[in-house]
Amino acid sequence: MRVKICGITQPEQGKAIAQLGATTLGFICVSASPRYVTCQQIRAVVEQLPDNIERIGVFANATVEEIYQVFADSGLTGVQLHGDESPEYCLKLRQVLPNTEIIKALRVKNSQALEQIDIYTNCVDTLLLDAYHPQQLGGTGKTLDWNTLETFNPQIPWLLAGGLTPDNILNALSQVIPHGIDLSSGVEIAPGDKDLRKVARLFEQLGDGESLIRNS
Ligand SMILES: O=C(O)c1ccccc1N[C@@H]1O[C@H](COP(=O)(O)O)[C@@H](O)[C@H]1O
Repeated sequence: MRVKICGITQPEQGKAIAQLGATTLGFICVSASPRYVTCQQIRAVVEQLPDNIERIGVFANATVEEIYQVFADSGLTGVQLHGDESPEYCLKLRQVLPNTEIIKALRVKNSQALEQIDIYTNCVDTLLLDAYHPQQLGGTGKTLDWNTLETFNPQIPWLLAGGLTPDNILNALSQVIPHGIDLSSGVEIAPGDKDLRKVARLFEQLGDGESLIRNS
């Protein structure tokens, strides 16, 4: 199973989290976030990582040009769009950044929001479901109602996000079958400061729950 740990700000923490078993690290490129990192900070983390670790930049309502500039300067391998980006915008970004994974995050307010998801399946590589929050775009620690996702089965791979922690991950994965998971505040001491003990416990839990994780 793909395991993305998001909101990395420190090189030693990025390296340690990759060693603990993360397949993917995420970097918040949204300036209003307390987890925001510059291209220089992303590069400092990336330099510590083995090549097989995926490196995703998280953006929200940025211009294609802004994303291109960060991408060129930082060693990212993919982009996560966490704002209100349209399918047309995603297609334009795909033209500008070919051979780059594009993940569209959808902040799910209710079950009707899931119906909107089909319009993205031809425009991006991966979907990510996060919880809706009226004031914040992400990193909120709020969980989705996993019950409503039991039959969620889009045509492209998808990641479950939103308030996941080492304590609730097996419960979530007993109800939902994503291709991967994404955690941020659930493995932190404070925004942007990851708790390596919590990350280690997450991987212990995932190891213990292997038989539960049907899609690994
Ligand atoms: O983490 C942030 O500060 C952030 C800011 C703007 C957009 C997205 C952000 N984080 C993303 O939120 C989800 C869920 O986070 P959590 O586990 O509930 O804390 C995750 O995909 C982050 O990439």
